[in-house]
Amino acid sequence: MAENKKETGKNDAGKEAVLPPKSEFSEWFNSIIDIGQIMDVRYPVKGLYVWYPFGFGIRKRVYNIIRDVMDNSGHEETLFPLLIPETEFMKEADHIKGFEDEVFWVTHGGVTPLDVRLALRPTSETAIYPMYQLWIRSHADLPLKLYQVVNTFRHETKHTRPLIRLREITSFKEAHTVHATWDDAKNQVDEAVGLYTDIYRQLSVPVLISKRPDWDKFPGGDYTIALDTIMPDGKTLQIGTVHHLGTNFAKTYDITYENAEGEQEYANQTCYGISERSIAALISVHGDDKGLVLPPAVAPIQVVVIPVLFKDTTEAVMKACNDVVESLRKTGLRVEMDASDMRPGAKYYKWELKGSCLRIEIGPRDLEKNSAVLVRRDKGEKQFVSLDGIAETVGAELKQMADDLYTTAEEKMNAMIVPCETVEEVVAQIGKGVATLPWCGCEECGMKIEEETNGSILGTPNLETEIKKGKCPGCGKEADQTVYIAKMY
Ligand SMILES: Nc1ncnc2c1ncn2[C@@H]1O[C@H](COS(=O)(=O)NC(=O)[C@@H](N)CS)[C@@H](O)[C@H]1O
Ligand SMILES: [Zn+2]
Repeated sequence: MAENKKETGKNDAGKEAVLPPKSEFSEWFNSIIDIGQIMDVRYPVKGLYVWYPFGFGIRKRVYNIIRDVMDNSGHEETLFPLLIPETEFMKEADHIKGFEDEVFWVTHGGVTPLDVRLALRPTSETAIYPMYQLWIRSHADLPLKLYQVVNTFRHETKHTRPLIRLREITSFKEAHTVHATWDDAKNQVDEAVGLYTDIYRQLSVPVLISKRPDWDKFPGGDYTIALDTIMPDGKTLQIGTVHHLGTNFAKTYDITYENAEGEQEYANQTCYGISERSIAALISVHGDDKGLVLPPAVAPIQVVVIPVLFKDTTEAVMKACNDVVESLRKTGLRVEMDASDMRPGAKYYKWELKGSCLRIEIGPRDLEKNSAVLVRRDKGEKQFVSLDGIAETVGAELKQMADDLYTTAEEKMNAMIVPCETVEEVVAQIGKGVATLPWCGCEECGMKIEEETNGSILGTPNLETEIKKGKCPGCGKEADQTVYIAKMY
């Protein structure tokens, strides 16, 4: 059924809700999704939501960045069918176990029952790999690096939320690559982690990279590297995953190639995915009490020009404002002018809520000095700039804003990662951020630590960070690994 009122951002009286403070993050997020015109949560199927055009404008630019990074790193975009026959879906045992509770099935064509049930893809390994089996013959066909941006369907039983946990994942970018050797696939995993880090740097979103523990890797995979970010409420959000599949799927789907010596070998594969959680992350990490704060690269409105009008100077001010709008648009910027008769304060509130990056105010006094007032959405302070060369000034300001958004978010994230030595210290830390803890690396201790801290092990740092010397809290042995623990979405 339609989400309850709280999720629609409307209060009980159904009146336009005012945005809660960001410190009440869960309510803030639900409200910004609605009054920030991102998604409409009232669609009458649980876990399915509708993109408002404004939110879709953000999605479009985020996925332009994702496609640009993928296309410029040897991948080709393609498109596979949505429906997967049960016969193919059920082939890879671990994969099935991991997804059997989440798959939506199509059982009828009209009133006619289908002789083979069709799965709505939860992810596309079982749609793609039977075709890879037909396409790949020789080592000369490798590496094969394809991706698609599609909707996928997972009957999530945990709490569904727009952008964070959907039953129809509307913006699922999945890459599926094929290589000759295990090491070639490992190199691809490392490259993919770098690509995802680049994508998130362009969204000014800092990421924590870790190798998921074996019990939390991708069903049917060898190992998983995950990118998480820390949300304002201290919980982590998994915003990208890269899986080394080894030859597991190649053996199941008989994907073999003739090597240079003329022998048949099983291929090694990887797959890696990003979803609209990328948008949940950028909205959550950068937003504030006044609403959206959007990185200029993805903001539907980068600059709003506001004329300060008095009767006798309206014409001159309007002309100056139009000239500024023109000169900015000529450089490709997305600019709006707000000459409405709303009070200035109401205008500021409206455009700040929508996350427009810069506000330019021009009034008669500014005109006398051939200047304008420029206010950056993330900083909020007034700058007086010359009208001469204003397009260059604005361009430089937006670039600086993207860098500052990243630096600020990275500092905030790093401050939320606290080294701990005991379970008690971890319990005090998680829920406010991420704890690191010495760990012997064995699953039994890992499960025990999760249980005693009521947290989740994100995994071990992917980079060779220094190992926190100390004893594993599970068994007391000298630890040779460090583990990240947090509450996860
Ligand atoms: N229900 C969901 N709603 C929104 N995003 C999701 C959901 N489930 C997973 N994701 C996102 O999709 C990413 C990839 O999903 S996954 O299961 O980890 N990996 C795969 O499906 C692999 N086939 C790589 S494409 C996850 O890292 C997570 O960020
Ligand atoms: Zn141990």
